[in-house]
Amino acid sequence: MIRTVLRTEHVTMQFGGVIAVNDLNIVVKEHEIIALIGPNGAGKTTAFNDITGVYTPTKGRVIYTKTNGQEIDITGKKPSEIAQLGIARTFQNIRLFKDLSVYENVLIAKHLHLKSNFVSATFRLPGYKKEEEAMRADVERLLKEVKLWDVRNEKASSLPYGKQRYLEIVRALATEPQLLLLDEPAAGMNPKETAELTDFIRQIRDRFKLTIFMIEHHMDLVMEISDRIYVLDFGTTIATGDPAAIQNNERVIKAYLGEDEDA
Ligand SMILES: Nc1ncnc2c1ncn2[C@@H]1O[C@H](COP(=O)(O)OP(=O)(O)OP(=O)(O)O)[C@@H](O)[C@H]1O
Repeated sequence: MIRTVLRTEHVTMQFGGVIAVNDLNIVVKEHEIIALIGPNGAGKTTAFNDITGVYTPTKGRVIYTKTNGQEIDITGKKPSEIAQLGIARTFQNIRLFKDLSVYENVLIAKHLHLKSNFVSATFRLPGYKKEEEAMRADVERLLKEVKLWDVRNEKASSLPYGKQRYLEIVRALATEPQLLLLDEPAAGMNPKETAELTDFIRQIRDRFKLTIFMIEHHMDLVMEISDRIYVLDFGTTIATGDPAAIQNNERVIKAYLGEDEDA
């Protein structure tokens, strides 16, 4: 049986009078690519924040299964603890160190993840050097695999927009996650960049044996790549299914048409 990597059980998030997420029950299995879609304000980012510890859900639980099969209730754990367990995420807005190089951006992500201690870093204590060399070798390998090695010395801010978005994903990969959460990875991309990103997501899923859960508005990408899709509208799950089922679902069509009419 295919292992469940993440599940939410009745996750609900209320902000004052607004129920941003209402009784969310999502199952993400090993090696799947799952998409969470829905009109603006449907509750997608709030759901991600509930899963990654930014928020503690008002109700419900988030259960994660480690690679060794151990289930852990991660509800309300700190974001850093959740990252340590093997869940990495990217954000809607790019969060790179703009003035640092591509290489440094990835190395820092790795450093932070491994919690390298600043004292030993400063004084170059025994043990530190080896650790540092191993980290640098890992970063080199990773940058070569994702074809960013040639631009390793460029400032992050000098990269074309699409490449900056890749770099965000690569920073997440540097933490060697089992589960990767992508919050609108194609935001602001043109159709060509979006098509390239579609291939890239598939490649990294296979190459790094990842499970991927993403929020995305670009329907071409979602429909081409997803094994399953969850659709939220006003916090409530209005449909679940494979891309063909979702495309033909009347409630989904109505939710999106409603958005167009309002726009
Ligand atoms: N910190 C907060 N405090 C109060 N209300 C919030 C907060 N975060 C989100 N909300 C509300 O919860 C609802 C869901 O917002 P959320 O950002 O999760 O939607 P979304 O589906 O990610 O939208 P988008 O596609 O525009 O990013 C909205 O009504 C929003 O105003």
